[in-house]
Amino acid sequence: MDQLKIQGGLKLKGTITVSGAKNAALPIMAACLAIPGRTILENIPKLRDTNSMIQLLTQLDVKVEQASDNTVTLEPQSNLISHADYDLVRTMRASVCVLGPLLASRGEATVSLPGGCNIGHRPIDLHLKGLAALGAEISIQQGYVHAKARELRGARIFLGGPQGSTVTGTCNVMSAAVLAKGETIIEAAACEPEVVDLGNFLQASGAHIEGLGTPTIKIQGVEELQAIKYRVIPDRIEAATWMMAAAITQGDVTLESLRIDHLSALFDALQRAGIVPEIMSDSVRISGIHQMHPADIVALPYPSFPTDLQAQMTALMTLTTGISVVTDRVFPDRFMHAAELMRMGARLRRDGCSVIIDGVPTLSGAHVMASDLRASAALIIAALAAQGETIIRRIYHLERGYENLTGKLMSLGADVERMKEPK
Ligand SMILES: CC(=O)N[C@H]1[C@@H](OP(=O)(O)OP(=O)(O)OC[C@H]2O[C@@H](n3ccc(=O)[nH]c3=O)[C@H](O)[C@@H]2O)O[C@H](CO)[C@@H](O)[C@@H]1O
Ligand SMILES: C=C(OP(=O)(O)O)C(=O)O
Repeated sequence: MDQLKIQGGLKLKGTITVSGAKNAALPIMAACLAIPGRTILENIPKLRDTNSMIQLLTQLDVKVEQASDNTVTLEPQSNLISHADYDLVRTMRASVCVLGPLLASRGEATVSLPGGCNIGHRPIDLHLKGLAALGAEISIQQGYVHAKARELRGARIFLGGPQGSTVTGTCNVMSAAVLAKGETIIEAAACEPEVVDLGNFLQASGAHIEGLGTPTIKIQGVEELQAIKYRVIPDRIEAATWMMAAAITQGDVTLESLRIDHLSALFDALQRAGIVPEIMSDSVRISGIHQMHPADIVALPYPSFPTDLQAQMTALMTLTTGISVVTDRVFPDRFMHAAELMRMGARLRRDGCSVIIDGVPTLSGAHVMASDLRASAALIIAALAAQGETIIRRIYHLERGYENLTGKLMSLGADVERMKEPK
């Protein structure tokens, strides 16, 4: 296993091109299971998760070609295999997104219950409820979901759960409903840009979908989808992580190729913390930060502040002058980063689904452990600003979601070295 050594205290400076969105790329790649012919996807980030999805689709008899320029071509070879094995599915949450497309195209699916980041309770009851409403017979045996349907029929489906809607659940139900007979209405649908991107992709492939980006999605089923060329949206979470790294180091960083309209809640949060981004049509510059203010932030479903930025925001707030409260209402237990930040001198106290942060003037380098993707990103942000050296272990988590992380850090002038963990 590899670890990162970061010497903190340098101001990040330079320009970064934001990569394609992991959480849009993965369900779009999965949807290709139900699209005959060669689909060409552009802007697919080179990540551990997209690589796992390629392996999973290959196992499901999809021919995959990967070009060096982030283009991936996907072409199902037959409709005979519908078994998604534990060994691959356990490595990431989005592998559950093969369930809907498999069911729609092959009439059956056997998919291991998914893994993903260790960020709290992550059931898939809403996915299964939605697919059952479309006519699938579903059972869970020995850790696998078995789903079968001779024909999927449109239905009215309410996808709201105790914490709001479900992102991958909406993807699964939408990917199946586009090929169901008749009309499907998904209520309490997730509005995240990644769900909209999947919907836009399906629509460009011949699906009939209305209401994307709203809680009510209306779908008229079609007989077949057609292979197309499609470009995945930029990763708003990666973009925001770099903005926070720039701010905490009082650096001067410009981010290019991003969607400003996906980042409103982040800009609002940054402004409340005294960070005023210079916003252009498809780029953002963070510079001239001298003092950050405490702020109270609540992670909620889109368009509110995203849970996937909660850990990074917590890291940022550790160096303000006062008390901040960061709350996560999507994953109320997503606070594995708190104890590690405390090793670096942060003053934090967990209180239910919140963490109370008493800002300190400096953080100090320490040995810390990455526990999940965004918690690891939070540790990087803290390490960049800390005095002295930080060693972050288990960085494979970061490779799930940040393309060329070490290269991008170095290009901004960070003092970072990747090395083997000692035995
Ligand atoms: C691959 C991918 O896109 N991952 C994202 C996706 O995860 P994922 O799709 O797993 O997250 P969900 O939107 O499904 O989960 C939101 C909330 O609903 C609950 N829930 C979910 C499904 C279900 O069947 N029953 C249920 O109760 C969950 O426990 C959680 O509290 O959205 C999350 C919330 O924006 C992000 O943090 C993840 O990065
Ligand atoms: C939690 C995340 O990913 P996953 O849902 O794949 O675990 C994430 O991208 O922050």
